[in-house]
Amino acid sequence: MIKIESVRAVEFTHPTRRSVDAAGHSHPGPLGTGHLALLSIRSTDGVEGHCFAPPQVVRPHVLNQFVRRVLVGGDALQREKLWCELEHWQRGSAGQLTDRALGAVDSALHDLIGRTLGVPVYQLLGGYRDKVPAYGSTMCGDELKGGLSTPEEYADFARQLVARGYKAIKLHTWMPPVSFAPSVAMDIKACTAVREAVGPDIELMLDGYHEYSRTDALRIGRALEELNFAWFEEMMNEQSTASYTWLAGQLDVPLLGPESLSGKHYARADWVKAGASDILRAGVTGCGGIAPTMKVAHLAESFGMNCEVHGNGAPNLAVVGAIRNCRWYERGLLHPFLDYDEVPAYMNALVDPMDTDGFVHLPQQPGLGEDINFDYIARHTVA
Ligand SMILES: O=C(O)[C@H](O)[C@@H](O)[C@@H](O)C(=O)NO
Ligand SMILES: [Mg+2]
Repeated sequence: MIKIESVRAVEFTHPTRRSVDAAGHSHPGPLGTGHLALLSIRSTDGVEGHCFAPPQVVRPHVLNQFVRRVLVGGDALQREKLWCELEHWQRGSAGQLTDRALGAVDSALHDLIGRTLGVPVYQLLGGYRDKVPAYGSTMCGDELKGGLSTPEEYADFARQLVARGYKAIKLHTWMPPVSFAPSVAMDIKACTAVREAVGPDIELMLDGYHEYSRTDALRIGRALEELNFAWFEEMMNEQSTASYTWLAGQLDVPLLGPESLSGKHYARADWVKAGASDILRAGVTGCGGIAPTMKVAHLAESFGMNCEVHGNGAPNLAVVGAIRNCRWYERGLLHPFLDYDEVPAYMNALVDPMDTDGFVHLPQQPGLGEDINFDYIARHTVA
C-alpha cells in the first residue's frame, strides 16, 4: 500500500514570453509573468508525486470539495479506484471538477507510484520504447512580421525545423482573432509552401481552423491529398461526429481526432463506431489523465488504428513511451520567436530534449522524470 497523507497545490510565478489569444491559442508575446501551480500528492512514506497544472484547475475549492475527500487515506496503488471515484464526483460538481483536474491528479498519482517504486512511469504503463520520433508542432499563425504571418514564413520556419532534426511538422495555421482568418486559400498556400520547402520525405500534417464547414474542409482536404499530407486534424467542430464521418467518406487523407471533444474514452469509442476519423486522438489533459488516455490507445489498437497523443509534457510522453500504436511525440508548440529548448525557470532540465536525429528519449528517472526546481518554486510562490 502507498497510503496518501496529503494533497496540496502551490501557485507560483515564472517569466514567460508566451501569450494567449481570445480563442485560447498561444503566441509569442512580450516578456511577462506567468502563473502555474504544482500539485503534489504526499504519501505516509514521505514520497511526493507531482504534476503541473493551471492554478484554477487545482484551486482550493477543487482540492477541498473533491480531491482530498477521495484521495487522503487512500491507496495510491489503487489509482483506478481513485480515478473512478473522482469521475463519479464530476457529475454533481456543477462543472467545477474538470477533466483537466482529473488529469493532473492521475498524473501526480502515477508520478508518486513511480517515485516510490523507483520505476519510470512509461515502464509502469507497459514500456514499449525508450525513444520516440517527435514532430514539430507549430504555434497558430499570427500577424507578426518574421513570425508565422505568411506562407513564406511558414516555409522558412519549416526549413529551420528540418535542420534541427525534425522528420515531421504539423502546421497550426491562422485562426480568429487573426484579421484574415479563417482562410481556406491561405491554409492551402501555407501547406503548399511548406511542402515545397521541405521536399517529399518530411511528413506534414495540418491542424488549422476548427470550425470550417463541410465543403470548406473538403476543399482543404483535397489539397492536402495533392500535397501528400499525413493527416488532417480538427478542421470542423468536433461535436458534430456526423460531419467527420461524412468528410472521412469523401477524403483519402487520414482524418485525426477528436482532440478537444469532451467525453474521455467514452466519446472516442463512439467516434470509432461512427468511422469519424482514421487516427484516434487523446491527451492526458483533455481525456482526464494517463489512465483514460491509455484506454483510448488500447481501444484504437483493437480497431487497427493509431492513437496520436495530444500535447507535449511528461505525462503525454510517458503514454507515448508505453504504447505501440502512436507514431509521434508532439513537441511544441514552436515559433520562430521562441526557443523551445530553453529550460523553464521552474525546471532544472527539459523533460523532452530532442537529439539531432529528431528523437526524444524517455526519461529514465523514477516517476514522470521531471527535474523540478523546487527552490525556484518556493521563492516564487504566490502568497
Ligand atoms: O490551444 C490549443 O488549441 C492547443 O494548444 C492546440 O493548439 C494544440 O495543442 C493542438 O491542437 N495540438 O494538436
Ligand atoms: Mg490539435
